[in-house]
Amino acid sequence: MITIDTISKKYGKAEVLNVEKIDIPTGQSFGLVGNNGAGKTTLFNILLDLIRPTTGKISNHNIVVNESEEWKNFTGSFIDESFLITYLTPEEYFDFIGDLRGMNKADVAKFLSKFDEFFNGEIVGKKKYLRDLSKGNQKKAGIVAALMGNPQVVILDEPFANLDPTTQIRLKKIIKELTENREITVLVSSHDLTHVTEVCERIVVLDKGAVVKDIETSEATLKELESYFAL
Ligand SMILES: Nc1ncnc2c1ncn2[C@@H]1O[C@H](COP(=O)(O)OP(=O)(O)OP(=O)(O)O)[C@@H](O)[C@H]1O
Repeated sequence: MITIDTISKKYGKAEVLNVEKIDIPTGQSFGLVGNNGAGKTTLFNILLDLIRPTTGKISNHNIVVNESEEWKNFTGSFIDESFLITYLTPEEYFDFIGDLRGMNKADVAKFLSKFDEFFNGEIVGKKKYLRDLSKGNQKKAGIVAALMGNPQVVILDEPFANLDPTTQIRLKKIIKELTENREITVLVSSHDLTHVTEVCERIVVLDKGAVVKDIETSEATLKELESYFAL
């Protein structure tokens, strides 16, 4: 369970986030949508203790994220390319993250083999540094690294952005497989309403930092969101 409790974030006088309460049960696939600047990345950054909230606290499996690092052992995330070590090749990076996650090189190789289709021959074995990969291919590497070591919580900020259509479809499959046994909690933000409604059982809409909708996904959700954002 992830508990977001009276979280707010101010920069100077500008309040960019103000969320009263969101409980995300273990195993839920949770989608966060909202226009540019709505506060999605800010919320994920607070959840990952990358920025401190002005008020409130977030707990991840009963661990207050800015009081202990324990949650890092079971949480995988990819927010942006700053998560990559760009002077490494993808193979070196995966070995490094794998090592942090208690995986040896053979474990890492076995794990990566499941992503051959997702990588589409563009990530491993190319003798390129991460910094020389395209934006989309960097994202693929970051997403896969976030899944290493069987995380119980996975947080992905705009994972579909910059990916080609084939890879977006493959990523949806990966996310659905992750969540099908309802043990892994997956949080995804997206501007793509079709993808997010397809992979998430719950959608929260942020507007100017506040929750304006909290929807259990149904067949009507995509239309509801489209009409909301069309206004
Ligand atoms: N370091 C900062 N200083 C001042 N304002 C900031 C800072 N970081 C973020 N903001 C502001 O906080 C607000 C929320 O930004 P955030 O990146 O969380 O939005 P978002 O919903 O992820 O947007 P997008 O869809 O464009 O990625 C924006 O108005 C942004 O300008």
